[in-house]
Amino acid sequence: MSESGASSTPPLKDPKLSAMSKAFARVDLDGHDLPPSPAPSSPRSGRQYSIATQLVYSEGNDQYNASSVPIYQSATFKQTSATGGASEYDYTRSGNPTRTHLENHLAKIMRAKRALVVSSGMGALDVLSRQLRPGDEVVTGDDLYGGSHRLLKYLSTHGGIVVHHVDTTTPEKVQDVLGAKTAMVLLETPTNPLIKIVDIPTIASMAHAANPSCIVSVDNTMLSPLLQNPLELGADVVYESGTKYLSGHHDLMAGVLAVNDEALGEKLYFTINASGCGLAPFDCWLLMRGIKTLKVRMDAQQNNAMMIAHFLESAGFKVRYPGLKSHPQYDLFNSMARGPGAVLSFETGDIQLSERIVESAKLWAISVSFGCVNSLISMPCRMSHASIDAKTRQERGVPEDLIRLCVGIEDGEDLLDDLRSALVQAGALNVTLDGVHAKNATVGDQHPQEGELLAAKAAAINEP
Ligand SMILES: Cc1ncc(COP(=O)(O)O)c(C=O)c1O
Ligand SMILES: N[C@@H](CCSC[C@H](N)C(=O)O)C(=O)O
Repeated sequence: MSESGASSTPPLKDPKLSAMSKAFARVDLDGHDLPPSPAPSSPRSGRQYSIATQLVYSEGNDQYNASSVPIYQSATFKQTSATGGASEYDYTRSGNPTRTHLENHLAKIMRAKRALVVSSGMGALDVLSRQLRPGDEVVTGDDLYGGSHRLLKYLSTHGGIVVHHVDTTTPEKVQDVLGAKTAMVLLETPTNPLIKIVDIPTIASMAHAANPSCIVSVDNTMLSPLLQNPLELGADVVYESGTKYLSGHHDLMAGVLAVNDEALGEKLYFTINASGCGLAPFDCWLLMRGIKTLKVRMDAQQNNAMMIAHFLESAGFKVRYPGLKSHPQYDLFNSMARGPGAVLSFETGDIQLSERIVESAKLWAISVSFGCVNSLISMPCRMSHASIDAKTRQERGVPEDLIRLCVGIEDGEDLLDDLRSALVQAGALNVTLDGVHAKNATVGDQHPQEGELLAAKAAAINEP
């Protein structure tokens, strides 16, 4: 895995500068054209900061030089004259200094010209979908977060929008439904909950060829800007649930939208001001605080997730995780992302067995959502994706027994022991002298040495 963000220089227009930028990847030759930010992405000497630094480095124009952005908990701002004067703010629905600070910080780390923050991830998709008109067509995936599916379904039944759900992991299937009426392509990658990978650059260029004004949007919630920057892969809009990795502690709801097209940014802002869904000052402050630890959290979560994924696979479960070489789109994933994240899913072959596993775990909280510092376990068909009806889930191949794990920052061995105990207690593992094996093994032992090692540890731990 390369150092997060180290090579993500903004696109340069001049070919000479472009060649230079390849030679000096970390030098910000064009002075970067990102928006005015509470912290520039590069110091005056020109070397571009890596994302780890950008996440925490913030400057404000606070009169007392407060290190943490103040919370402007005020609905209104006094004007300097009856006509409004030159005041930047008048009313928090329209704008608030704490929100502006956060939005500028996010624009920088999302490699965008403008970022906007709203009250939830679904709020972000709602703002985006209000750019559509009756008769417009939307092309999206057949493995999609349940809430996104629900909103799109509502738009198709109440808003006259035609929604095509296709397998976006196969660009030819996307091509089949693209046309002049395609106003929006809405991609999620990795998909939730089947962890499938979508080729953003290929689909973005196909969509723009079919309709140059088509808005290609990517839900980047699973990876966060630390691991993937869809705007640099051809997307027009990237949106995320800030409730997840960006904030990291499940203590707030937030949604983020980011764009490079200023006109589109204005349209999104208009909708946010008109509908009143901008993020409240306290939540902006809390999200700003969470963002600063994104890298340390994600590094720890990924390390733990790799260990858990290897353990489950070596025990014989069918595991879906892009950090595993067995993932069918491992190379495609690594061509777009800088790390596999910390959400994985696996099958047990039996719904009741899955229920017993979920209920037997102790460290793993039974909870929807992901991206939090503590580890979560869930059954998507019963929980996060219950808003997709059972028939549709079946048509889309979402296994009812699927278990999703959202790996936290706890001690990896503790997490592994707790999961192993839950699997044994639920009757999902056979413990033999030569190790632990899934009762309904769905794959062969792909990492025998590691599997044996873990099995030996498991046997030792489970000895009375
Ligand atoms: C991939 C994905 N996108 C969007 C959302 C919506 O975010 P929020 O819950 O913040 O509204 C969620 C989860 O809720 C999600 O998993
Ligand atoms: N009851 C909620 C379920 C939220 S799921 C949250 C998250 N996206 C996940 O995938 O776990 C609803 O109806 O939206």
